[in-house]
Amino acid sequence: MSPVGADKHIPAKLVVDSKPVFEPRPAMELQGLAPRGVQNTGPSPTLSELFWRVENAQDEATRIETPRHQSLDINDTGVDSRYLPFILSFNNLTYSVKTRRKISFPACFGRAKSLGAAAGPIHNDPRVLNSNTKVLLNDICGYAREGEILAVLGASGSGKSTLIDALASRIAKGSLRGCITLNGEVIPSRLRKVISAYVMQDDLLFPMLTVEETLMFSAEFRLPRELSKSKKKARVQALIEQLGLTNAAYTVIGDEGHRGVSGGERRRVSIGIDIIHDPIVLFLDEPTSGLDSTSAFMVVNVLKRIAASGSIVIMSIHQPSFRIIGLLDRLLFLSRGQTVFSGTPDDMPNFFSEFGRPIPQNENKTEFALDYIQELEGLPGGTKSLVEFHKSWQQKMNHPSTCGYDRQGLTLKDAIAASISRGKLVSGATNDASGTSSVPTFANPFWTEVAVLSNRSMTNAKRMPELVGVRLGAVLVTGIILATIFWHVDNSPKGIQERLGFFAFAMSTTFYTCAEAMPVFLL
Ligand SMILES: Nc1ncnc2c1ncn2[C@@H]1O[C@H](COP(=O)(O)OP(=O)(O)OP(=O)(O)O)[C@@H](O)[C@H]1O
Repeated sequence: MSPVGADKHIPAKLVVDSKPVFEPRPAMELQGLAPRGVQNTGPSPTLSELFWRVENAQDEATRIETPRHQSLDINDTGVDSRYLPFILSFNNLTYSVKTRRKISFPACFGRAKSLGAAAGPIHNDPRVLNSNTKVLLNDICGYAREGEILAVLGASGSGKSTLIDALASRIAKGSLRGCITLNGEVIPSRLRKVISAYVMQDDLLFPMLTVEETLMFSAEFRLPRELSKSKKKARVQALIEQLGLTNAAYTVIGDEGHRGVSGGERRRVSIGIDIIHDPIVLFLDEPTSGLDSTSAFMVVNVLKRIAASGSIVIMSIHQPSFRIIGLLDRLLFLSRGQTVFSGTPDDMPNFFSEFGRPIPQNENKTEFALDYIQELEGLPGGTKSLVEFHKSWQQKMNHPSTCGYDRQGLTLKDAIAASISRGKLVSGATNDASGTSSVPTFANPFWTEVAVLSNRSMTNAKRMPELVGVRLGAVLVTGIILATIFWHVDNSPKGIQERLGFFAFAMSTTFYTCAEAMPVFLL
């Protein structure tokens, strides 16, 4: 097993059909994001490389030692020195849900009919198969490569989040049809969860923790406890630099009542806590929503950097700016759960002009496409013609799929193990003495997790004494009220009944108080 950051052997040309699967990473001009002492002239350093450098500076002796977290025993696979870039492919993804049948009464028939007529476009909606089945994703195909960003675009309600959830194994088992493969092999949803991370749309962070503390708690929670504290700290520092948060590292997150980091920085912290273990695949649901264009650009810039460190990044996005489009490698446009375009941003002008609707010069390509798709959705035929055209265009262009993927004799296990040897997937890997397949879902035992979560919650609470005071006051007042009701309970049968009532009352009050605090505790 090679040390983290060891030279990667990148094949000169790895070809999928007629297109190279992986091109050497271009040097990225990310001003202010490069770690100190790292020159920006060469290819962008990976997160593992950054980690390795920080680690080396601290402890030269550990340089050639293979860290424990880097060994993954998947049926005793040997780590291959060949480098195989990951390619995540999804084919014919179809997802439907049962909708509730509407109860209508004879007396309301007339009104129901008129409502149906007024609804108009609903009859256009190809998603509604019958009265109780709605197809949210319909035959979606595509792929995303390591080192690239795949952006899913579409109008509100087109199915972007549903697609991201489906790819990230976040929807009910059994209801999704089609296949999702990594390097041509079907990945079980459990393994997919282990090797990936999902960043939600909302920033659920503790307001009184600093950026560094937030990432450190995430490291304590997600990285194996065998990893020393100094290594976790080194990892957090490397991540802070990679996220471009060096200047905000010791600033609190903040909320409505406390000034803290900016919205863009907060979003990058949210991304950071989910990528602390350096996942192979990163899913993000609208990471730029609610941000101004500069902050949005910074966020996508960071994502580009994460992709360049050897990850696949798949995200949904609303109307990317001109500058952001320049960072996106592949686009997938959805309309009512169907694909209307998939390809590179450069493919778009050809695609739309061949369809008979050329994109005017100097117009934002994605804005044009989204407006045009919306226009079609309002017409009686909907986007059917565009969907059909896209299918024939894909065939004509002979766009690559994983069918022609040259795996160079490497299995997915080999590829994952090799990736871990380069420092990826810190939390998922352990040695299994039995030598059987072992990719644990959780990095730490339950009680370690509870201890970390409690520590985080208490650190936050200590810095909000007024909130703790109010909560304590509320509990005291409730206690006093209870005490006055059940004061001087005697030993008669009536008193015993009253004691039982007291316990039921006290237990339910405690339960509801805890249940209310639980989501905040776990976020
Ligand atoms: N469980 C469900 N039952 C019925 N319809 C659903 C269900 N989940 C999602 N939908 C519908 O599926 C469609 C796609 O939802 P989704 O959240 O994926 O859209 P989106 O493109 O991400 O939208 P937005 O950009 O507004 O977040 C919407 O019309 C939504 O109402």
